[in-house]
Amino acid sequence: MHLHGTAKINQNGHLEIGGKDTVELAEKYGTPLYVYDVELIRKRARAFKNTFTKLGVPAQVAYASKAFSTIAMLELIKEEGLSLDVVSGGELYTAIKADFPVEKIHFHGNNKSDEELKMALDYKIGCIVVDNFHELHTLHHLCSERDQKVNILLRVTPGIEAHTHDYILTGQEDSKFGFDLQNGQAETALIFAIESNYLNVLGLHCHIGSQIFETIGFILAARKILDKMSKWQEELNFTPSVLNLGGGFGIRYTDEDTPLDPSSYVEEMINEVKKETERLSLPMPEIWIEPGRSLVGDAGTTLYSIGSSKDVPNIRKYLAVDGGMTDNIRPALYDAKYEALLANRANEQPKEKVSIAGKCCESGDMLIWDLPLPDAGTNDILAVFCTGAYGYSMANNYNRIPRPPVVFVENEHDQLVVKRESYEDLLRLDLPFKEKTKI
Ligand SMILES: Cc1ncc(COP(=O)(O)O)c(C=O)c1O
Ligand SMILES: N[C@@H](CCCC[NH3+])C(=O)O
Repeated sequence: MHLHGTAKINQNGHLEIGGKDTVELAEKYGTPLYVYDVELIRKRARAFKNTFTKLGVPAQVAYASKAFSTIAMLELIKEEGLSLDVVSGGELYTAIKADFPVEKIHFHGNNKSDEELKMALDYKIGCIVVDNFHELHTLHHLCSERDQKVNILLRVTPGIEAHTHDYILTGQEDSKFGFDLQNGQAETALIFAIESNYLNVLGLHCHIGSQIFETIGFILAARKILDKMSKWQEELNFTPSVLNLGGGFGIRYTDEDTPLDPSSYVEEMINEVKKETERLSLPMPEIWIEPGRSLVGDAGTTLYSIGSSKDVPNIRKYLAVDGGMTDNIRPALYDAKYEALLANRANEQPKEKVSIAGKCCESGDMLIWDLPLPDAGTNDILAVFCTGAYGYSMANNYNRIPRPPVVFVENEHDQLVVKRESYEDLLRLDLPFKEKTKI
């Protein structure tokens, strides 16, 4: 079993994270429960930042908060000196409430509403990553009404097919995101922005997908963009100061995954950009990246209690937990794979293979198929690893199941940072049906 970060098995045979016994955490806070290893998040954040510092390249590492956005998490990211990528008014609002330095906030999204753009302008955030012509023209118009200038990046689709799940591919030509680099859209957008008195183009952005293990996709994307930059330097006399190569750095969920460490991704990207800029006689741009999963993914563990079980003789044994696709939709959505163990019997050898079912009214609500476990049963605590990214942030209330709380652990301390949703919370926005509809 691969244990991440500070996770270890203690002398009681229990899983421990951040110096805290997870069986005690499950007793204290109940299950399901998301537990985050703060030390590991810090380690990942520093690995990204330090690599840029070591290479002497001006950079911004912006945490992609869609991976996991709560006030405490953004406070931690602020403490580590990172920038922040938000992708909706809600994520921006969370950042503001976390007192995140506005100049370090970058706003993404392929369909930002006028209200969201106005909110970004009101808060004077660091930059808006413009995705399409509608947004470009709207932003110009809104800025001219207010006589306000705004920093932008243009998001381009470089025409790269990264090797990952189809639903999380974003850099290919046939994508809903960004201005196409090859067919002239990006250039048209750039000319409009350069001519606008209100849009200050800092540079270009691309994001080729998520859970990527190879650097070749990033390298090809950088090459294609730098090639265009060189053309634009010559023809438009425009030299961008920023090249944002997005996020997408993969992590290890199971043995099938073969990620690089953060510094290797960064080093290879930088080497390529340095080489290409020299070849094309371009100034070295500031490099921005937007890791989400690789900062928090393996720092999160979900604790569940096992409840019922069902034997289908000669076929399969199901064990059901008190959560499922409501707190982790990734297996249902992407066929994502996870590793897990019994937190309360972590030193016992596996005896059988069981399949872990969620509690939702869906046959597809299965968390793990054929998981090797000791003879597990009711009241055992199952710890599912690597749920830190796109777990809580994609959680939902299907079947009116309340979302679990989040606890941060570090140096033998535990701290509740998101409370468990209550039944009252579920009904908070409901209104009674008072009158019959008049026809
Ligand atoms: C524009 C953008 N930046 C950054 C990310 C973060 O990706 P990841 O969590 O894979 O690092 C995403 C999500 O894929 C994204 O869409
Ligand atoms: N939500 C996805 C990643 C999508 C990233 C957003 N562009 C996942 O869980 O893997």
